[in-house]
Amino acid sequence: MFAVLGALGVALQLEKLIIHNFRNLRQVSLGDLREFNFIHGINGSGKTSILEAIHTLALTRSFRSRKIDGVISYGCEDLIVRGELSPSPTTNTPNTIIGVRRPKKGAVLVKVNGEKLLTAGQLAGIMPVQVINPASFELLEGSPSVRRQYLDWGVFHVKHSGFFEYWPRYRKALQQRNSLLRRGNIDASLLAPWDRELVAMGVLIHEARLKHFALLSSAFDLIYGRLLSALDVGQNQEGAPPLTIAMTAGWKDEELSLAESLQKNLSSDLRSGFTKSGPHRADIDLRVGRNAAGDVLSRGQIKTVVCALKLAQSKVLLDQGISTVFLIDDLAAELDERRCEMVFKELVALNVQVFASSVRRTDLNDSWSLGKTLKRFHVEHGQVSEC
Ligand SMILES: Nc1ncnc2c1ncn2[C@@H]1O[C@H](COP(=O)(O)OP(=O)(O)OP(=O)(O)O)[C@@H](O)[C@H]1O
Repeated sequence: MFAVLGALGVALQLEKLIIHNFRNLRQVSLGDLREFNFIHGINGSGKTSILEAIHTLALTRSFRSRKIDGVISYGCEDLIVRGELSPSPTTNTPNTIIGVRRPKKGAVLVKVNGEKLLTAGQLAGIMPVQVINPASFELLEGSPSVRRQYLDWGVFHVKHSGFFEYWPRYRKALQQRNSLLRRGNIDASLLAPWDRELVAMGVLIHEARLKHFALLSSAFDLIYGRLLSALDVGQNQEGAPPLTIAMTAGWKDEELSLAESLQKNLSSDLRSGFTKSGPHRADIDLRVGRNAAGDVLSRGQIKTVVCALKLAQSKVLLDQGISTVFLIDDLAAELDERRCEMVFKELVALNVQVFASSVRRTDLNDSWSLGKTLKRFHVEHGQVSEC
């Protein structure tokens, strides 16, 4: 039941957060959290760690580090994050209590309403989180895998897309096919069953992505258009070609089916020892005219595109009744005040819960919460106080 709460369209909001031994946050308890939660403090005080702890509550891991050793407070053996999620007041659903314990050695322990989850993956649907931080530039500048991950985040959270089941089967078929390819001189009949599975699952994955991408790109166009139109003419750079967004399948799908592509590329796959076509090679192509957007846009402009992409995902989910929690780390470091204000205007419209950090209190303006409930926190040497 609990694993699909988010997907049932219940607007969840994190109400309480308790953190133990998370970087410099030895023992922190935050209650009565609001729709907008602004956190400020000097460098190294522990702001990002709070956002990382919320991410860990949602997905059992930090967005900054995959290795848990460095995240657990120095000299401690484990970290614990507990959170209480309340549904929107219009529903009668009781609160959901999540607990995540990550020891230095051994397996992660996740409990939802006191019940132990068998796999950490079961947690993923409960509290969808989007992160906007300095590493978000990777969405435009990084490898295709970053954009595939971004796209699949949305596909995964959309109800009944079946995506959850297709991927493990696809991955297994791909691994088997690649290990046969690496053997070199093999009988093509050995590949046939794996090709069949790869095609069957690959087509389903591609279709689910296409469906989601159609919604995502329309939401992106609207949000990005609004962000741009709010900026002055000079910043809009009249005469510059418009930004375009397109999804590529991972093979030449306008010319060939996936089965035909695998067939056609067999000798080249055999030479390289891996499968070069399929949804595992899909990408999102963002261009300004003929140029890759990351090559021509400024840092601030890239960050604006990134914000629009993340906001668009939440808009698509919101239309399906699924709410998102936004973790925003130091937006003001890259965006000017007007752009920050416009991003927050979009967040208000999306009905999401926001945790945003900044070095100076004045970097996050009270007026940006626009009628949403707001609470402010100050962090100093890992101690958090309301202010
Ligand atoms: N495993 C750990 N145990 C204890 N302290 C740690 C650990 N890992 C990092 N720290 C420290 O925790 C502090 C909090 O880091 P955090 O990234 O949250 O700061 P921040 O307030 O976001 O800073 P900035 O404004 O520079 O981004 C830092 O002083 C860091 O050195």
